[in-house]
Amino acid sequence: MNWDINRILRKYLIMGSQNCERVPEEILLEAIDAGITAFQFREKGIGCLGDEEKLQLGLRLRAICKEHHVPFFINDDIQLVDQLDVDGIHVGQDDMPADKLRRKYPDKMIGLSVSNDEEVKRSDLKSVDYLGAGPMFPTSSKADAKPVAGIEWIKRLRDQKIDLPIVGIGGINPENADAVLRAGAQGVAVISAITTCENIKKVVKSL
Ligand SMILES: Cc1ncc(COP(=O)(O)OP(=O)(O)O)c(N)n1
Ligand SMILES: Cc1ncsc1CCOP(=O)(O)O
Ligand SMILES: [Mg+2]
Repeated sequence: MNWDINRILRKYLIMGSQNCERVPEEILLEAIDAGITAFQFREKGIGCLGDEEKLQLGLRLRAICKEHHVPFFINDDIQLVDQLDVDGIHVGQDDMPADKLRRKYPDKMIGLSVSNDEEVKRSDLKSVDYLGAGPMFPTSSKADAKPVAGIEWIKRLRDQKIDLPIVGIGGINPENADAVLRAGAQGVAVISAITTCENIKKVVKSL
């Protein structure tokens, strides 16, 4: 499948069972129905599932994405790339290096997190398809999040003539998403704005 990376970054839902107070499959289906453009399976942190249950949930979420033609990314867990037949992989600075990942998976979309100049300098940007830039705002969904970089970080990446597609992440909600897009991002990636809201349709529409 040939995905349009600029388009799929527009409304990017990230989720694992630890983010959900109800059945994750239901939340994903509602979010797809409301118009999310990509999904990342991120089963990580306090309360996350063990290996076998993670695989089983991943398979169910993957099947939903396939049925609805929504691209499916795996976060960190390279060993699940083949088992879940993912469309893409998102890695951070402490995960498998992007150049190694690109050699191993020439046909997968690859996203890389960057939070500051130093990380950009040491990253092999030509091996990746997009950047996850953040945290844009304070977040309670990631215990080891880097210091808030703010929307200035996206402007800074654009000023450095980095022309990779960028998705902003961290504390994004319907009230502040527009500022992230106006700073130069192609889209917004969210966890809690969708997984903890009362009306997924309303939130996704207004992102
Ligand atoms: C789209 C997107 N951007 C950034 C991240 C964060 O990745 P990372 O820094 O590796 O942190 P973890 O998510 O692994 O805790 C992301 N997952 N997705
Ligand atoms: C995974 C991740 N990486 C940087 S911030 C973050 C968490 C984003 O979650 P939320 O949208 O709930 O702030
Ligand atoms: Mg990671």
